[in-house]
Amino acid sequence: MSPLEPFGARLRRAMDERGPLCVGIDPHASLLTEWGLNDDVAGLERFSRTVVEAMADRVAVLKPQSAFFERFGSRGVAVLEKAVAEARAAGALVVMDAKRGDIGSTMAAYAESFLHKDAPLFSDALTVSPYLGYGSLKPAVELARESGAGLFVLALTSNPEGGEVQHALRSDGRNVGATVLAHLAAENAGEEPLGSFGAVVGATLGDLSSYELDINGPLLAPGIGAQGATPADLPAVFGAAVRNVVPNVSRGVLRHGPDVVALRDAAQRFADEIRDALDAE
Ligand SMILES: O=C(O)c1cc(=O)[nH]c(=O)n1[C@@H]1O[C@H](COP(=O)(O)O)[C@@H](O)[C@H]1O
Repeated sequence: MSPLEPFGARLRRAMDERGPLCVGIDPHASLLTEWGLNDDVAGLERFSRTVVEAMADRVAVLKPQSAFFERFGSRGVAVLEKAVAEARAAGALVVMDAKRGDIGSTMAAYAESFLHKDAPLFSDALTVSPYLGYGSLKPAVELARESGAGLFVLALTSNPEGGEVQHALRSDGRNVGATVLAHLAAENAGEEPLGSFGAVVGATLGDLSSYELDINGPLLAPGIGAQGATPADLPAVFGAAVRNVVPNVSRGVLRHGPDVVALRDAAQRFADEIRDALDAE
């Protein structure tokens, strides 16, 4: 297996060339209906093909949400495989949003499923949950390093319920989310131009200046659009780390489909707003 260039380096280049926007491929049943499609495998396929066609040659990252494909069983997963391959072939990096997390021995199998170069669902990076203990992710970290892939580890999620776990204080006085960030900073130490082990940090969370967000890795920031955050919020939320933020928008773009031009225009508006917000820094 010949490894790819490390994910962090590939992502930095893609962000420099295309801007940092990540568009989600989230085929909600309600969006299929809004697009005039049936809530079935044919509708799913049409939806994901359209998003890939509209976006993969221009955005840095596409993030398919696996659940919306798994809903249709093996035929849905086949559609997901195709979307991943086509998006990567057209030049986008693919972050598989499957939020996997399990005891280490099982985590190794999840890692094989998404991070082994020969796996049908191989993706440039995978979202994972550290809430079985950060160390349980070790097999995924190791295989990602071997393959030139990356991880996005849930640290401070965009949903209001996340705080009950992530803000919990440990005996050393640090909270759980901050501990996840510290693990990632250690993982990325010395990597240039950017480490491959990113954190998920919601754009909805307000001022995060009490957190050490400078993990020398990417920060995937969902919550823009449908969840209420805007590109203009990014500098205030992320401070100096905003340069490493990969802002994700899913429904905020997807609701403009099925017209390819309208989807592209919507993504461009978000991309422009993100650029303006970063330039104002
Ligand atoms: O890991 C994620 O991508 C994620 C983490 C998080 O904290 N919050 C969050 O919304 N997400 C995902 O980001 C996407 C947000 O979608 P929209 O709210 O439609 O833009 C969904 O696919 C969520 O599953």
